Amino acid sequence: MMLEIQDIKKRFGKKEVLRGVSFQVEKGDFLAIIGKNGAGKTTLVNIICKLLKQDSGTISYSFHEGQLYNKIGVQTQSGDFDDRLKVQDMCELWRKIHKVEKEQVDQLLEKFDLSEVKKQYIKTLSGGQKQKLNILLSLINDPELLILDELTTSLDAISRHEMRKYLKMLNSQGKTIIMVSHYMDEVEELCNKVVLMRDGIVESTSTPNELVGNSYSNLQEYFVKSV
Ligand SMILES: Nc1ncnc2c1ncn2[C@@H]1O[C@H](COP(=O)(O)OP(=O)(O)OP(=O)(O)O)[C@@H](O)[C@H]1O
Repeated sequence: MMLEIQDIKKRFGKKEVLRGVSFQVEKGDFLAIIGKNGAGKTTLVNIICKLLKQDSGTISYSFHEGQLYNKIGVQTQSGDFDDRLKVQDMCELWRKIHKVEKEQVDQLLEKFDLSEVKKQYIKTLSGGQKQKLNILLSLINDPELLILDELTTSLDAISRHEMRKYLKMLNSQGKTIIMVSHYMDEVEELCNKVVLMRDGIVESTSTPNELVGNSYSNLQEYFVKSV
């Protein structure tokens, strides 16, 4: 097992945003976390990657917690970058932190069509380019577990298609992926497990096929009609 999440609770002021969330992630899973705006998805993934601390509950990782930043790659929704940095500065910083070869970073820059903008300040990139930089950085340490929060949201149709292919490939090579997504076609295409969140609890953990069942023609229809 890669992760075991047990009874996670989190409140912001009076609002209990996570009210006892539990599920497991197996090695090799491509798991989607879905749910309406405000259901608690981002709060949960931020807790999983320790950007945020839960009030109670536990998360057990398959590796020692001291190795967290070597084993996990994180692309978060905020993706705040220092405005004074250029793309290449950021890559260099990350490369040094994780002690990887320059060639590896150059390959990733090529892969994500960012080679041509590497001398630009990050603040001058488009939203989609920033997203690509985000995932590039999350992959630099070749993590076992990749956590993606609405990765494809700002991407154009071609980039989104490419990104899906790429994520599929990463998963087929053995990476475990947890992805928050609002694109149900993407979830249906990529994921073997879906955690459906509603008002801070896990309503169900199942496969996309199980959710669609006999009553709906696809996951999008299921989501619109029953979530
Ligand atoms: N730092 C914070 N302080 C106060 N409230 C917060 C904070 N972060 C999140 N919340 C609240 O917690 C709830 C859940 O937010 P969260 O971002 O986890 O939802 P989400 O499911 O990821 O939503 P979306 O699909 O819109 O990204 C929301 O009501 C939000 O306003």
